[in-house]
Amino acid sequence: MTAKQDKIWMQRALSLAEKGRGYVSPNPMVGCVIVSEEGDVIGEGYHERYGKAHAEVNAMNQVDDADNLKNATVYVTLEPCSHHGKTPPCAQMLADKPIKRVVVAMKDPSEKVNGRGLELLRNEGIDVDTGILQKEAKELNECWLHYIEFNRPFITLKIAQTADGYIAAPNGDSKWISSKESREKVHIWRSQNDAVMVGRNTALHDNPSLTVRLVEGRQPKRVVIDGPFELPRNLNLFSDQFEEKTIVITHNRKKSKDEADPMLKMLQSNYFRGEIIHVEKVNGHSRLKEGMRKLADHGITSLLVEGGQQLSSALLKRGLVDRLQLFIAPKLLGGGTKSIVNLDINRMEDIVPFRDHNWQQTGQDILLTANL
Ligand SMILES: NC(=O)C1=CN([C@@H]2O[C@H](COP(=O)(O)OP(=O)(O)OC[C@H]3O[C@@H](n4cnc5c(N)ncnc54)[C@H](OP(=O)(O)O)[C@@H]3O)[C@@H](O)[C@H]2O)C=CC1
Ligand SMILES: Nc1c(N[C@@H]2O[C@H](COP(=O)(O)O)[C@@H](O)[C@H]2O)[nH]c(=O)[nH]c1=O
Ligand SMILES: [Zn+2]
Repeated sequence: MTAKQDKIWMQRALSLAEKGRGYVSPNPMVGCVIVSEEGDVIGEGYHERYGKAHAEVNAMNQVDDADNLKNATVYVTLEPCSHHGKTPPCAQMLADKPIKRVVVAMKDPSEKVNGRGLELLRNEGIDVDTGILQKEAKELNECWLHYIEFNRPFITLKIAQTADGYIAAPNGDSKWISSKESREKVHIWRSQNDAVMVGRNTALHDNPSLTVRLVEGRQPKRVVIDGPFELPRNLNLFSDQFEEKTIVITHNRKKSKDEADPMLKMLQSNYFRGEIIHVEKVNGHSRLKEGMRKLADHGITSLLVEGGQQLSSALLKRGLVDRLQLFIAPKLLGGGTKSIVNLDINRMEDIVPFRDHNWQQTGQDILLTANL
């Protein structure tokens, strides 16, 4: 197989892996293509759902003539696993077949694998090549890699502001600042992230649904930070069909304890069917870093934050934003709620730089995408 052919098959495996986006967390997306000695695809597959078969198994199950596996090459976007998790180890499964070579895009950095899958294959006499389309493979699983390394979700902050930097009018209304096309983009992001988050004032004022409606896609979890745990239960987040997908982050220890007790909970006539995460209170507000760590413990690897001003600013100030998606609409308000405040910057030396950024147009708006 030439280097060019290796890239072609690995690209195909990456495209397959992408199909699992939104459905495999907290696992990574993985794709696999098996090519016979003659150069024909004899099996392909991807990790489709969390807890279900890994990509290698799905690809192997497609091979209808086992003879074709002799001297075959297996392309897989992530190092095959070497541990007994929800499924048996894929590295061993591959090693037990008469294949010749395994081509891997990137090593699995998680503690339980971390090179052991590659080692197992090599010890079993299989040729192993790594690093083919590694950059692309890392980009594909950017959020998961971040979650593994930092034990918190990859956080994208989305803001829709006017040309003069406002996210709401003086009366608090903000529907709509950005155009339909921009809002559709946000719904795509919702479906791709494990969870969407808003602050308590936004929940109170906008009564958001945070659902995926403008496009087809799967519904993420919804997180609201409600320090005092006093938001009314008739808000959409607590009363619509996705109530069970709502997570409240609160510093109210007593209420979170009562709610977490299944007996006490059932006794209430209209108990909350979602989840509650308790964090410490700092300067009157929920401790954000702790909240993010606990979201990771709940298997949330990617989080889309949809404001408002205080939550966005507090996250930025604490270095808890990985990517900014800023829509700027060709409109003016001249007053109201500014998108970002109080970063405690007084001098140009302390300005927050972007690692990289690009601009594009969506509908009438421009969208600034920046990595922090
Ligand atoms: N155009 C747009 O893109 C959007 C506009 N909006 C608009 O924004 C307005 C609401 O925004 P805003 O009033 O700023 O409220 P937020 O919705 O941002 O609510 C404040 C949240 O910030 C949390 N927080 C955590 N740490 C801090 C801290 N150190 N300081 C302050 N707050 C902290 C609070 O937690 P705790 O509960 O623990 O105190 C609370 O949950 C509405 O008018 C809404 O329409 C909202 C979203 C998007
Ligand atoms: N105003 C505003 C946004 N506002 C965000 O969307 C939430 C409403 O979500 P939903 O109830 O699902 O439609 C709202 O509470 C706030 O977080 N988003 C945007 O893309 N553009 C906009 O102009
Ligand atoms: Zn596996």
